[in-house]
Amino acid sequence: MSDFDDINARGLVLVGCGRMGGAMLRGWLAQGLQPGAVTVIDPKIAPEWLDMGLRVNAPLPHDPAVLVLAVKPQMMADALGELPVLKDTLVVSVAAGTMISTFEGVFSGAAIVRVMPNTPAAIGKGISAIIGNAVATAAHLDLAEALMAAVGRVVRLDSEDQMDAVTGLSGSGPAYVFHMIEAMAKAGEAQGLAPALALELARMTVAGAGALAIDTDEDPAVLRENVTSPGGTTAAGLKVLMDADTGLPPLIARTVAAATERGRELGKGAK
Ligand SMILES: NC(=O)C1=CN([C@@H]2O[C@H](COP(=O)(O)OP(=O)(O)OC[C@H]3O[C@@H](n4cnc5c(N)ncnc54)[C@H](O)[C@@H]3O)[C@@H](O)[C@H]2O)C=CC1
Ligand SMILES: O=C(O)[C@@H]1CCC=N1
Repeated sequence: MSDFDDINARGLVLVGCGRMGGAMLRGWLAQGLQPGAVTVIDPKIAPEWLDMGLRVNAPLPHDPAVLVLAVKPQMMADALGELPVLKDTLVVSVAAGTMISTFEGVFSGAAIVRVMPNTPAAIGKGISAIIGNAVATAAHLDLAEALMAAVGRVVRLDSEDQMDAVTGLSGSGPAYVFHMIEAMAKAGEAQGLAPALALELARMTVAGAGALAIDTDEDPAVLRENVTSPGGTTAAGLKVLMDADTGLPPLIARTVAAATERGRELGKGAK
């Protein structure tokens, strides 16, 4: 990626290399980010990152191109307190809830881009939503978009207000889908299948359906109808799953609403 040229020259600082920070870093390294250009700050970094040529818990470069904040919102204040003043560095936060205004209070006058990625970024299949502060120029947003585009798709938001709902949908969403796999496998077991077989069938069904859903322009409703023979097995199953009162729609609505609300609480400083 050509945008990595500036980053490879000036450096990228990643604060927090856990599940999300690590997923993005894995994707960036696979896309041409030089390990030696990356300074990772994480007091509990996993051993797997130590022999990759990264600068781990080393002094920060004096003028890094990008500072990526990927610590828990509850740890953000501590992490921010340990950072020096940085000039001309684009600040990118992936933290749920934490508002742009929090970062503006620390990095006065800095361009700040808030991002909500998800962990499929580790294999280049993430989706990230981005929104910048008033200081962020088109070039800053392009840089943030390029960084996240290296690990998946990117959408731009109109307003920071949308970020909690994005978090509740696509940020947390992979967990919902993984649970769908777990639930389908359990359901297969309940119908007499061996656990390993049920898990393989459930995993590949979700993976295949997901791949089909993005490989075609067809609406998901049409793809669903393509599976559903009148009077057949799918129709019998969907009658349960699509029940307006007890089926998936109200359950998913409550799920996304709860996650969105938690994002709002985190934004107000809840622990
Ligand atoms: N895990 C996910 O699917 C997603 C997470 N996020 C956001 O990413 C952020 C990180 O979440 P996870 O990676 O899941 O958490 P995590 O707990 O896996 O990783 C956080 C990392 O930060 C490190 N850390 C703690 N205090 C630190 C400090 N003062 N300085 C430097 N590093 C410090 C920890 O040692 C840990 O490795 C959160 O703000 C979360 O909201 C956003 C989208 C998706
Ligand atoms: O659970 C969380 O708070 C983070 C944000 C989105 C996914 N994981």
